[in-house]
Amino acid sequence: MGDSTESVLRVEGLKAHYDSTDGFLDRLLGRSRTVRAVDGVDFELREGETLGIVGESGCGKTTLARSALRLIEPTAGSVYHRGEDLTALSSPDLRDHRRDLQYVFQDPLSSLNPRLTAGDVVGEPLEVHGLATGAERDERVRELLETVGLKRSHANRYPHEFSGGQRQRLGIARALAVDPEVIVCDEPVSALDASVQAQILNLLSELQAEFGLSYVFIAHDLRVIEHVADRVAVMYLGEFVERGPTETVFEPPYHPYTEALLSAIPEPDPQWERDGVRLDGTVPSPIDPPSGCRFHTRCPRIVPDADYDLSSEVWRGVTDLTLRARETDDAASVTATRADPTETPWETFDGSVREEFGLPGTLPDADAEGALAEAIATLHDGRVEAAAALLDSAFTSPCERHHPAEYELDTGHGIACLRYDDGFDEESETLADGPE
Ligand SMILES: Nc1ncnc2c1ncn2[C@@H]1O[C@H](COP(=O)(O)OP(=O)(O)OP(=O)(O)O)[C@@H](O)[C@H]1O
Repeated sequence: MGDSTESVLRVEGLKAHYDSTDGFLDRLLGRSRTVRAVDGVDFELREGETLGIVGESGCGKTTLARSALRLIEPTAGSVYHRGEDLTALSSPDLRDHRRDLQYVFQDPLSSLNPRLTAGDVVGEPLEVHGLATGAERDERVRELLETVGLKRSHANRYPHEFSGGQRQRLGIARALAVDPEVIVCDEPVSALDASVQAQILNLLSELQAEFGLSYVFIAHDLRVIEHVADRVAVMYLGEFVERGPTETVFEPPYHPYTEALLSAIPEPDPQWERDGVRLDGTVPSPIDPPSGCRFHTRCPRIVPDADYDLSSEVWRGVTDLTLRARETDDAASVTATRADPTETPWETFDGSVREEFGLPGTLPDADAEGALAEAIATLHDGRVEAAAALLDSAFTSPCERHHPAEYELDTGHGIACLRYDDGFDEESETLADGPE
């Protein structure tokens, strides 16, 4: 894939929020709910390269891609193409840029009229952009079908007559029709079988070499991204947590989220086990994202408070207990047994809390043990709110207090995690030259 470094698309401070205020009651009560799907993202796409964007479902990949092409309106930020800020252009001026910036969907035909033939699907953009009509259009469509590995005669077929892989080829032909510079491929192979996936990825790679295309390639599957991307950005809850050349981001992984994503991949070679960490739970809601580092509610390598001598693992358990106590007003639902603590002998309850959150019978730090024991005793009394307040005041991680700025580990390899920020002083909890 390409090695030129000129940028074809540059995104700065992009935000895309949705208003999900839910109906009459929310409006009556003046409650507004903002989904912060993309919350301040920068990237640059270089000529001829593939930039992979990876992250779990719901982290904002599609919203990022669509807002970067202004298929949905960004809330803030700029997107530069050929030096012009797309977010500032009126619709007619945007049209010209749209031709250069195409989008391939997971199922590109699902949004199209099923009564259109393949020829119409591929030919439509030629007409919309005034590039060809009549016999010239038909000939160009047939050429395009051949280019993507279909037959010229397929022009007369309807989308439902094609297999999943063939439909994706059609979607690619439609995007190619207008001779674009950039194609955003949004999960283009995630609905396909492994062997068909490989064929489509090979096709995209051949087309990239032949036409000098640049790709933004979105996937939740790291194996696909590892295979296709020159550079990768790892996205979590509306933000990039790590980015850089694919080989430096994945081998070895640095950010705990990248590490956890990699660990989740089943290893085909049983001789070689990834010595990884587990990623529990799902992405929290972007309506009210966690404070500080957004990953702190799940991070296996959360930074313990420097006042205590505790490992990350123990801190993870204490934080999970804190989060559970915060989100409920029923002491019985703090443990999975759902036994009423006030009806349970103290030792049994204490044991089940520690077991559930992976905590030892006695924490190795006496002060921490004192605070934890007091909180468990308060829970045992059924006073969950008071217990949550005790846990909150005793066990707040610096990761919860500080939003990590992107720190450049190496040339072009940035990571947003306090662990890697040289400027972060754990003792005083200050950042030398970044925002708190
Ligand atoms: N139109 C909308 N209105 C309100 N919220 C939305 C809308 N579209 C997406 N969201 C929310 O925005 C967040 C990001 O969604 P998005 O589809 O961009 O993520 P994604 O990483 O592409 O996920 P997936 O792979 O599942 O498509 C999610 O919490 C989603 O529920």
